[in-house]
Amino acid sequence: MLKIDIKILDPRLEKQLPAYATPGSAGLDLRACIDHLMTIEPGAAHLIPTGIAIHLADPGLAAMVIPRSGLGHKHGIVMGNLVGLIDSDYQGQVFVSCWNRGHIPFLLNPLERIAQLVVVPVVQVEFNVVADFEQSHRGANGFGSTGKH
Ligand SMILES: O=c1ccn([C@H]2C[C@H](O)[C@@H](COP(=O)(O)OP(=O)(O)OP(=O)(O)O)O2)c(=O)[nH]1
Repeated sequence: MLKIDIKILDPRLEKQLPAYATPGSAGLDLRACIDHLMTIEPGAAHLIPTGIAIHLADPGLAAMVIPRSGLGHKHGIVMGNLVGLIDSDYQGQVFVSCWNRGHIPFLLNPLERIAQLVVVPVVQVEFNVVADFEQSHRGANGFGSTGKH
């Protein structure tokens, strides 16, 4: 198993530490490290601190901040940037852009789980500039070119 350095910046999270090591869970739950109940109005996005910092260190890794399915589906709380990308050299606090894409205000409680973080491999590539590609079956067809069925 890969070991990733993590800093707990908000002491209130010390109690939650076991949640960062749940076997079989793909995502690390990210909590809203806010001091007071806050309202996210429909259409609004707020940058929420999570109280943690990670340092992936390896350029072959990245982390993605993605919605929790229940919050996203039932309450319309997703990421304002759709997916947050954490670079391998980033060492600052992880923030979550919480966007209420729903129609009613959402009440966010301190330490509530608002998103999840997954570590993913990133293939390091070098782009080779060419005038023409070797022909492929699809060519430049896309955006529904194969029809619906
Ligand atoms: O949801 C997110 C997205 C990004 N970040 C942090 C980690 C990431 O490494 C850094 C920069 O993100 P990105 O490169 O996507 O931001 P940018 O808008 O292109 O800014 P920059 O000029 O800082 O790269 O911000 C977060 O904490 N949460």
